[in-house]
Amino acid sequence: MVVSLLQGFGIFLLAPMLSLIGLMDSSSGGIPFLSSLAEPLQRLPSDLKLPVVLAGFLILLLGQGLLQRQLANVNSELEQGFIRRLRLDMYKGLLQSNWAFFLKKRKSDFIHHATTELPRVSFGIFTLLQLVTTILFTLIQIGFALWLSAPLTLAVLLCGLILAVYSRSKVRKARRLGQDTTELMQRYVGGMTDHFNGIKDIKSNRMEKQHLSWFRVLCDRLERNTVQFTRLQSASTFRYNAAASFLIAFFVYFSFEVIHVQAETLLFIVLIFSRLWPKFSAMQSSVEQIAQTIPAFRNLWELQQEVEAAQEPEPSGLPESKGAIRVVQGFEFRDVFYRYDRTVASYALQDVNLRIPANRMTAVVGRSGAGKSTLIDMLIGLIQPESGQVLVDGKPLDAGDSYALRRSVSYVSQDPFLFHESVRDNLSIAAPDASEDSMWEALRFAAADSFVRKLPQGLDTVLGDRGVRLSGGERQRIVLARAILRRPSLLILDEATSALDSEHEASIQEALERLRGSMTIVVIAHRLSTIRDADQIVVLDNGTIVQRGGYTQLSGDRNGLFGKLLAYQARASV
Ligand SMILES: Nc1ncnc2c1ncn2[C@@H]1O[C@H](COP(=O)(O)OP(=O)(O)OP(=O)(O)O)[C@@H](O)[C@H]1O
Repeated sequence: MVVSLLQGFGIFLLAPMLSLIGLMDSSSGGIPFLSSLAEPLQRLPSDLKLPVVLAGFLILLLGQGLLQRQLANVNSELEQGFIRRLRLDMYKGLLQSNWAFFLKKRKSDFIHHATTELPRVSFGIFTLLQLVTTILFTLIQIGFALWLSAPLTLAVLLCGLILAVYSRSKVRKARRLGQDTTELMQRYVGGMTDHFNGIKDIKSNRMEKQHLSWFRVLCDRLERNTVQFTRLQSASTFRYNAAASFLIAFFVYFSFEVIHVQAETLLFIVLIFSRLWPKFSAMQSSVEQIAQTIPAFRNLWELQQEVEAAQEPEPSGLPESKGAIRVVQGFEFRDVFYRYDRTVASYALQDVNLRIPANRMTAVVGRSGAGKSTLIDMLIGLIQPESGQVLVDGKPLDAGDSYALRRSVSYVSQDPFLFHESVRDNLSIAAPDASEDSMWEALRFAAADSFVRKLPQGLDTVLGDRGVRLSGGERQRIVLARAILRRPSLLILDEATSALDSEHEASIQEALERLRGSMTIVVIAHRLSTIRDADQIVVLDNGTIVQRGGYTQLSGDRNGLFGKLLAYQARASV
C-alpha cells in the first residue's frame, strides 16, 4: 500500500516538474492540490525550484524502490515458509501413515506430489501473493484516479469489469488444462519410476523401442498442454492490450471533444490509465495461473486428508521412554481372517490359530502366495485382522501397542534396502548409540566382517548407486547385521538369506543358533534345508495352516504338504 501511495505521489509530482520546465501550466485549477503544492514552490529562489522538486521525486522513487525490494523478500519468505511447512507436513504424514495406506497407493504418486505438485503449489502461492499485492496496488491507484477524474476512472473500471466477465471462460479453461497437467505429470513420473526400476529387464529383453514410443506419446501431450496454456495466456494479454489501445483513443477523443477536460488533467488520466490497465491484465493473468495450479492444490489437499486419516495411532500406555518391549510368553493368532480387498471372496489368511513362543525359532513355509508375508505383516501390526485377534503375552494388541512394539522388531526383507550412505551410517540408523565394537560384532554375526574390512574405506565406505555396489548376498548380510545391532526382541527374516551361498548361509545358521533363547526368531524360508533346527515349523497353504510341528515330524509325513515340498526340492537339486 505504501509502495503504491509513493508511486501515486511520484506521478503527482510530475506536474510541478513539468510546469517548471515549461511544459505545463501549474496554475491550472484542473488538478487538485496542485496549486497549494505550487504555492510554497513559487516562494523558493528560482534556481532552487527544480532541484527541490527533483529531490522530492528522487526520494519518493528511491523509497518506493527500497520498499519494493523489501516486499519481494517478504513475499519470498512467506512463500518458502509455507512450502517448507507443506513439505515437512507431507513427509512426516507419509512416514507415519499406516501400512494399509501404502498398500493402496503407488509409490511414484508420492514422488509426483513431492517433485511436481509441490512446486506448482509453490508457484500458485507466489502468484496468489502477487495478486493480493496487485489488488492493493490497484485499489490505491484507483483512488488517485477517482480523485483526478471520477467519470473517466469509472469508465475505465467498467471496461475492465466487462473484460474480466468475458474472460471467465478462459479461467475455467486454465483450470481444465491444469487438471490435464496433473494427470500427465502423474503418468510421466509413474512411468519413469517404473521403467528405471525395471531397466535391467528392458535392456536384457530389448524393450527399449516400446518404452520410447510410450514416452514419445506422453511428451507430445505434455508439450501440447503447456503450449495450449501459453496460447490462452497470450490471447488474454492481447485482448487487454487491444482494449487498452481502443480505450486510450476513445478517452482522448471523448475528453477533448465531448467533456472538454484540460490538457493537464488528460495527461494525468493517461498516465494513470497506463499504470492501471496493465494491472488489470496482470490480475487476469494471475487468476489464470492460479486456476491452472488449483488441481495441484486439490491433489495435495486430498493426499493430506488421506494421510491424516491413515496416521498410526499414538501408542497407548507404552510411552516412548519405556524403550524396547520384551515379549515373555509369546504371540498368539486366534481365529484370524484377513482379506486385502473386502469386495472379493478370497482370503489371504483364514481361520489362523497359531502360537509363536517367545525366544524360540519359528519357521513359516508354503508355496508362493500362500500368505507367509501377510502373516508376518500381521504379527508386527502392519495390518490388523479382519476378524479374530493377535495377542502378545496373552494381551490383545491394539493398533497403538503394535506401533510401539515395532520398536523392538528387526525385520529383514527379501529385498534388503540400503541407504546411499556409508556402512557405518547404514548400521547406526537402526541403533544410533552403537559403538564401533558392537558394529563389528554384528557384522561378524552376519558373516559380513571380512568383506567390509576389504572395502576401500572400511566402515566408512559409501554404498549404493553412487558408491560401492554390493552383490545381493553382501547387501543381505549388511542388512542382517543392522537387524542384529538393534538387539530386537523379535527378529524376522523374510527370505533374508536367499541370496547367500551355502557357506555364508551355514555361518548365519550357526549365528542364529547362538541367538536362540535371547530373542524370538521367525523365519520365512523357501530353502527347507535351512530350517532344520527350527523349534516349530508352520506350513501355510491358501492362507490356512495345514501342518505344524518339528522338522523330523513333518518330513516323516510323505503325504503332507511339507513332505511334498521337500520332495520337490530334493528332485530339483539332483
Ligand atoms: N498388497 C496386496 N494387495 C492385494 N493382494 C495381495 C497383496 N499382497 C499379497 N496379496 C495376495 O495375498 C495372498 C498372500 O500373499 P503373500 O505375499 O502373503 O504370500 P507369500 O506366501 O508371502 O508369497 P511369496 O512366497 O511369493 O512371497 C496372495 O494371493 C497375494 O496375491
